[in-house]
Formats: sequence, C-alpha cells, structure tokens
Amino acid sequence: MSELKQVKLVLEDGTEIVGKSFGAFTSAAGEVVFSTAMTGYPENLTDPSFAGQILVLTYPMVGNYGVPGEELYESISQIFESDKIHIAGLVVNYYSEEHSHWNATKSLGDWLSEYNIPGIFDVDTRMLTKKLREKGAMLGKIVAEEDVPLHDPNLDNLVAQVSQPGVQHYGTGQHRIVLVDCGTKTNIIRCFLERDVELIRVPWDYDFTTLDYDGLFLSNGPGDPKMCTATIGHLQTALQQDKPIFGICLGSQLMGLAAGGDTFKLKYGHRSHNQPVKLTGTQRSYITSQNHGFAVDTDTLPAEWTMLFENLNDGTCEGIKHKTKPFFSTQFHPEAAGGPQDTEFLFDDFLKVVAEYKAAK
Ligand SMILES: NC(=O)CC[C@H](N)C(=O)O
Repeated sequence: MSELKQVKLVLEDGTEIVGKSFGAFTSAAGEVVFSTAMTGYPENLTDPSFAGQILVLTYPMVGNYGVPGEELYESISQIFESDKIHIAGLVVNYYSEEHSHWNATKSLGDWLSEYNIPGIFDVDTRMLTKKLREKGAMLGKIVAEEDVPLHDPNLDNLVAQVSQPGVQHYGTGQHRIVLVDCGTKTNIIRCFLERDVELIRVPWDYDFTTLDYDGLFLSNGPGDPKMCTATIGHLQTALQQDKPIFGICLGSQLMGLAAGGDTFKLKYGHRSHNQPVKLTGTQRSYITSQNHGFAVDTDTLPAEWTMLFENLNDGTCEGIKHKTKPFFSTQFHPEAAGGPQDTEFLFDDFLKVVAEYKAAK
C-alpha cells in the first residue's frame, strides 16, 4: 500500500470507526447506505442516483478488477453510467490496491482521487450493515484531517444538480421518445438506442408537454422525489393525455406523485442485484437490480392506478400502472448496469405500447 493514513467514519448515532484511507484524503458528509451487490462498482459509483450518499459495499474485497477506460457509444459513455463519480464517499472492508482485468486502466483508489472522493477501508462492513439495517440509513461522514458537519442530502434538490442542461438528441428510429433526465443512467439511453428509437433528452424541469413525441420516459435520479415539483407538474399534464409513459425508479415515484399518490422513505432502502419482485396477478417473479431509498405508498394510489410489481422481501411497491391508459413504471432497474438483465424486455413492452398507440391514432 502506497498510503496508509488513518481516517474515520462517524455516524449520526455517535458510532466512530477508524479505518485506512484510499482515494482522496479528504473529508465528506452524506447519507450512509449499503449495497449488497457483489460486483459493479464502476457502474454504481457513476450512477447519479447515488449523489450525496456514502456507499458501504458489503462484498468483502473491492478494487481487484480495477476501473475500465472510457469509451464512447454515440456521445455517451459505453461503460460508465454517467460522466463522473457521484457518490460522496466509499466504505469497504478490504481494498485491493492490486488490480487485474482485461479492460482495467487504473485502480479504484486512483479513480476516486481523480474526483476528490474519499474512501475508507479496513472497516467491519458486516457490523456496520447490521447497524444500518437495525437503525435505518443514517447521516454520516468520512473524516480525514478537517472535520465537516453532518449533512442530509435528501433536503437538497439533487436532481437539479445532476440533470444535464440543454436538449440533446440521440439516434434515429421510428419511435420518438422524450427522456426526462432526472439523473439518467446511460444504460437507459443505450437500451433505447438499441431499439429503433430517436431519443430527445430534456432537463428535469423542461416543459416537454409542448414537444412532438410518441412516448415519454422518466429516468432514475437521486434524493427525495418530492423535490421534483417541476417534473411532477409537467407530468400531471401528460397524464391527462393518452401518450404512453414509462418511468424507472425515481421516474416511478414521480408518476405515483403526479397521479395523486404519496411516497415514503424506506428504513434502509433496496440496493443490490438480486431483489425479487412479483408481477401482480401472476406467480411470476423476476430477480432485479435496485438502488432506491424511497417507495410509492400503494395504499395512497387513486382508484384508476394499481401496483404492477411487488417486492418479495418486504411487500413494498416495485412499480405501478394505470388501469386503462398506457402508463406504467418500475421501481427496479430493467436496464440493470450492473445487475441481471432479466427485465430488459420491459423496454420492448413499452415500445410495443408506443407502436399500438401510434397505429390507433
Ligand atoms: N435509482 C433511483 O432513481 C433512486 C430514486 C430515489 N432517489 C430513491 O432513493 O428512492
């Protein structure tokens, strides 16, 4: 190890864990959450939905496959889920400074340093995760030399910080889809571009209701969905019409709120690549990739809406649909990256609904 400086992780309940520094030797505060995914740190760290969060990885050895180099697909990253690291800090048990993988170009520590993000290792992540499961996600901070105050990122409009300004066009195809960028993962864009779609990406607060499109897509994104009042307002207008709408994760929560339902904060969230969900009205279940701390409260949905998927671990809502109009959503990530691609067919289902809507016009 080139650097073995001490840093500590401090939680809002007073817990202090001393560990060793990797990545940037700096202090940072955020909401401490854990993910039980066994792989996928390049994807997770660049997922904008993690903005403001200090991420604890429960998989015991992290860093051994390094970090891939950047390659472009159209004008977006081929490999990463956005163009930068979004987490506030990283907590692992064993950090492997040595890495070996065919497409690795740098170490995880060097990559974190590039973005000035602190990492702490030599932490008993099993003990820490048990604590977060018992008490719920907590505020916390990684402290290097200078102390920093605790900060609750869910009080910030994080979506406004990660949504890209300006309207961007990608691809050509027979279906014109508007993607409302609340912090979209690039694999959502890749999934659409592989499917005969012309994509128009607009910022979270853009009035897309004036655009000419065949289908509307609402992306994932960080923080409390109730912060996205501008998106919810535009969505309410879209819900009056009949054009197909598909939302993922934050997009699902926004759909629930625009429909008149409510969202609530889960105790410690769902962050992993093996979350089981059941399709309502069937015995069919899917293993899904997830990263969320909030959920739609199914009991608050108006009569014309219903739960589409249910989480088989805790019974919470994993997607909703309108009973008569072509509007549906998933709380999980059909685009995965990382995680299983078992539900990627939902992009095909959405485009089928778009084609039917156009044919019936
Ligand atoms: N991945 C996401 O879109 C997350 C949505 C929301 N920020 C949550 O934590 O529930």
